[in-house]
Amino acid sequence: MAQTYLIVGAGNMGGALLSGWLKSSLVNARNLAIIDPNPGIEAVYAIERGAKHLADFDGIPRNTKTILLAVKPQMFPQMRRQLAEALGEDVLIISIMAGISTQALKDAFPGADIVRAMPNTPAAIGKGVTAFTADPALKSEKVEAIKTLLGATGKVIRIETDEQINAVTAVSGSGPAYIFNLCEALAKAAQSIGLPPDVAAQLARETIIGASALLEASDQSPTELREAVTSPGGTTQAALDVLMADDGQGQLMRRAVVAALARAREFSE
Ligand SMILES: NC(=O)c1ccc[n+]([C@@H]2O[C@H](COP(=O)([O-])OP(=O)(O)OC[C@H]3O[C@@H](n4cnc5c(N)ncnc54)[C@H](O)[C@@H]3O)[C@@H](O)[C@H]2O)c1
Ligand code: PRO
Repeated sequence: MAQTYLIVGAGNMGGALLSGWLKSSLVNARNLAIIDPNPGIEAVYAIERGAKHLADFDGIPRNTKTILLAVKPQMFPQMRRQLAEALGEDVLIISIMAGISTQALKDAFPGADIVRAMPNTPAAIGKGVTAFTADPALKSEKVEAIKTLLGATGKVIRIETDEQINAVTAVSGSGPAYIFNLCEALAKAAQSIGLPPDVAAQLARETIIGASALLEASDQSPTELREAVTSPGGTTQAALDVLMADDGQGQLMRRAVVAALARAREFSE
């Protein structure tokens, strides 16, 4: 009998992962159970195609072997005990909750295989990057199965330590928001030098899309691509002198990731 996959919290990220699993046929909707009082659109689609929508942990099928924890980290303390009691033996817990440490997961689910993973929202279109950490003693077949599940939404990177997952969260987990904010900032700056709002928004958006596509398609490094835009003594150089100054974008980005890392650590306390 095929195992049941359980998703606890099927909002933006849980939904993106479940959509990747269904699209890549790794999981059949009929082998999926979802616990979420207000499921997102991807989960609703799965439920319409046969996934079980459970009202509570008591309904968890006995053959549930893989559990994706994708609720907000603040919810975890209030549900961990009840969930642990409802699960069988030999389960795999994949948590994508920001800041909830591997140790906290081990304490909550003794005996389970624990994977802590950090995806990002481009997962929704198969362009995500997910870093994960797992017990070094985990058998290679299990690790491969985990990589396949996480790889349904994009690239996968295994990292060594739990603390590095907090750093990953600050870089690629939250990172899409930094890029969207860059798009907002460029559009605002464009308006401030006289462009109409709709033109400003379009130019900023297409510039980010085009530059990202070029980065993906090209063999060149970001540094080489930047240099290709920059004529010595030209307009780009004038702008980069501001952005690359000691108190420029590098410094700002460092402060941003340090703040995100600190917040992730607070969830672990
Ligand atoms: N959004 C991101 O970019 C991102 C990236 C990586 C990791 N994460 C992590 O993913 C998790 C979910 O984030 P999200 O952005 O998808 O949030 P979300 O709000 O979109 O999804 C959370 C879901 O949990 C559901 N929920 C609330 N109470 C519940 C309960 N008692 N039982 C089951 N489900 C319940 C909500 O209805 C909602 O659908 C968080 O822990 C976050 O740290 C998010
Ligand atoms: N979104 C989650 C947060 O903001 C975790 C990474 C991206 O906390």
